[in-house]
Amino acid sequence: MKTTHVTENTWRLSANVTDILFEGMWPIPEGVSMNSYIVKGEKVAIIDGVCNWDGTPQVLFDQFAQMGIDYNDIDYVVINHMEPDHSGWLEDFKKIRPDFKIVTTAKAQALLKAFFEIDNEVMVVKSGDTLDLGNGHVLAFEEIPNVHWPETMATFDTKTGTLFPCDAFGSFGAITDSPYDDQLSQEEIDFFERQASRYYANIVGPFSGPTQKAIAKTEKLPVKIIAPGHGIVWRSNPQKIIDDYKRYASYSKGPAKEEITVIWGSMYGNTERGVRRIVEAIEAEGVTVHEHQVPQSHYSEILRDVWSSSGVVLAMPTYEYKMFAPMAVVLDELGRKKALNRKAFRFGSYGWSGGAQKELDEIMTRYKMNWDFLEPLEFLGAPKEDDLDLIATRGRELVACVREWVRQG
Ligand SMILES: Cc1cc2nc3c(=O)[nH]c(=O)nc-3n(C[C@H](O)[C@H](O)[C@H](O)COP(=O)(O)O)c2cc1C
Repeated sequence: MKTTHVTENTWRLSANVTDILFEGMWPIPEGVSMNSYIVKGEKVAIIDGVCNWDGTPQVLFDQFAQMGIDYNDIDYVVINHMEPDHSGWLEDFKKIRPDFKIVTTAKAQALLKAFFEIDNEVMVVKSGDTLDLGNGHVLAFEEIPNVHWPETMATFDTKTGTLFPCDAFGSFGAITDSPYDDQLSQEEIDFFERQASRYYANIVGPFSGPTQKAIAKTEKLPVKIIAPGHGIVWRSNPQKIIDDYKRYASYSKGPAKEEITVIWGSMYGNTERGVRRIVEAIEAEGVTVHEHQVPQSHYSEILRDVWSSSGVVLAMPTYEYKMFAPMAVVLDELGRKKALNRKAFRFGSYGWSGGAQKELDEIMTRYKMNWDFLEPLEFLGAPKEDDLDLIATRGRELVACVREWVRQG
């Protein structure tokens, strides 16, 4: 990739990865970028970096060379976040520049030793501290704990108004050599919005409270540019990604959008017949449905859609005295990721004892999910016409609940 100019004395360097599961579990068919930034005053700082997989640090080092930067020209390595997708390159960097000086939080200092055996000189910073690079570039630091690890901070260049928030305001999606919102078409911006919404639900969602605090801190700063650790740089309209993140964070408590996600699994088609009726009924009310069959849909996509939907339909039969197992896997993930406070309805078929509903209640309790369910419907064997009519009726009731909730805000 090419090094690109962000703003006065500031450059973006990046590496894309495409053929991995992010965090070892999230598919990224459209890839993800890891962004690093160089700010040059009289002194030179590099802010954030890349992972250490598959020779990726070399991609970064090649970009130093493009800029005519020698390793020894770097005065400060600013580490906003210690997760190895941003800090992994330090292992390689240490081999070529052993004495580099680090600027980071006290918590990150401990992690540096634990992850990479790095105990270089560290300038430990906390909220309100600054570092003067010269030529007016004063970096101000703000701790934003738990966005997304406890040690995380954001860096702000007071001269250019550029915020380097690392994981906050990030997105999935590989980037090109034109990674700025002012260079992208509306279609490309929409692409990154979809990527950001899945990134948020998969990675940041459980930390929505800390994210809201970080957004509040951001809004006190005269931010002109947002330069995150993943995804595009927001140079012409940083407010767009701030507003998107505000919405995503608010979805944690709900309401989210006036949309309904239908998650279903069925072995022999009995439950599925109800799915067809409820999807039809909801769509007839003019509400967007996101339909996911389990285990075919990955929980990454299900999580994205549940995160942005105010309503959820769960349809699954009983299987060995519990619920259809792939549904339990998905619900467990939704609980772990704190997809809380939804309007919901569940139905499904059973053969003799039932048991799916009991396990659903257990999962809801375990994760304190606080989903507000309409009366569930269980039917023996194949659904009768009355069952299907009732399922459609519940679909319309769910639409009414969702609409009322969204209207009240
Ligand atoms: C492997 C297996 C295990 C099942 N275990 C139970 C059970 O423990 N209790 C029960 O009431 N029904 C059980 N059933 C019956 C199903 O719930 C029933 O066949 C239902 O109609 C399946 O719905 P579907 O057609 O949507 O897959 C089981 C079915 C299968 C195939």
